[in-house]
Amino acid sequence: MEVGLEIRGLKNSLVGPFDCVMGPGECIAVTGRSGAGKSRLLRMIADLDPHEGVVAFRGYLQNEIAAAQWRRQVMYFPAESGWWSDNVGDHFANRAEAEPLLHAVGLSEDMLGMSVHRLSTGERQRMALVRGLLLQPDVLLLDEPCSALDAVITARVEELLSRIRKAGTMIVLVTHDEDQVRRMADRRFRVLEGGRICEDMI
Ligand SMILES: Nc1ncnc2c1ncn2[C@@H]1O[C@H](COP(=O)(O)OP(=O)(O)OP(=O)(O)O)[C@@H](O)[C@H]1O
Repeated sequence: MEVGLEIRGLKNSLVGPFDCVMGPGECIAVTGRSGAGKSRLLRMIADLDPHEGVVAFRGYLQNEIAAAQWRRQVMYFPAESGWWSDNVGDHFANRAEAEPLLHAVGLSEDMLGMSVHRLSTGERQRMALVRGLLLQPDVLLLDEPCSALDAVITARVEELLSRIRKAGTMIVLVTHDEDQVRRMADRRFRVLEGGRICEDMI
């Protein structure tokens, strides 16, 4: 298998160690009870939290790549994204490029003219996903990306993610939705009590 993302002995005081090798286009799900450490795990992979262990992307170690570049290639999508301007459109360098992705997840380009605070939770969630996808990361670290979405919109988001995977993009998906694990994931890891992580059946 061609190696895309390689994770060896990744841990902090709360969670791990985690070992996983992902190939292009692969999607792994990470599940576990609330507070188990799933978000912490994604943040370590993105180099946003201190950690021990090795993470490499296409053979390049995390610490050989500038943090900003790493985070752009291996991008963390938090459950609730930050916004640095009140206007939605200010977060998009190229609005024309955004339109097809907005439509794909059931949003309208008119929303780019709105205040962030006018968007619903689910609209903000999808807007943040589109904002990140436009930067074309190679690995998506998705933290409950559909938690605020209904079944129809969830299906559209999953369809978009499947298309992106076909181009080789890898996904680490944190979710509480067992059906989504079955629809999306090639493999599943569970974060257990005490932060131990084990691979389990889908
Ligand atoms: N900066 C931090 N320093 C220390 N502990 C933290 C920090 N942030 C979160 N925690 C704790 O780490 C534990 C794991 O948090 P995390 O957000 O990773 O859980 P989670 O599995 O993603 O939960 P959920 O499913 O509810 O989102 C929690 O007990 C949380 O209180």
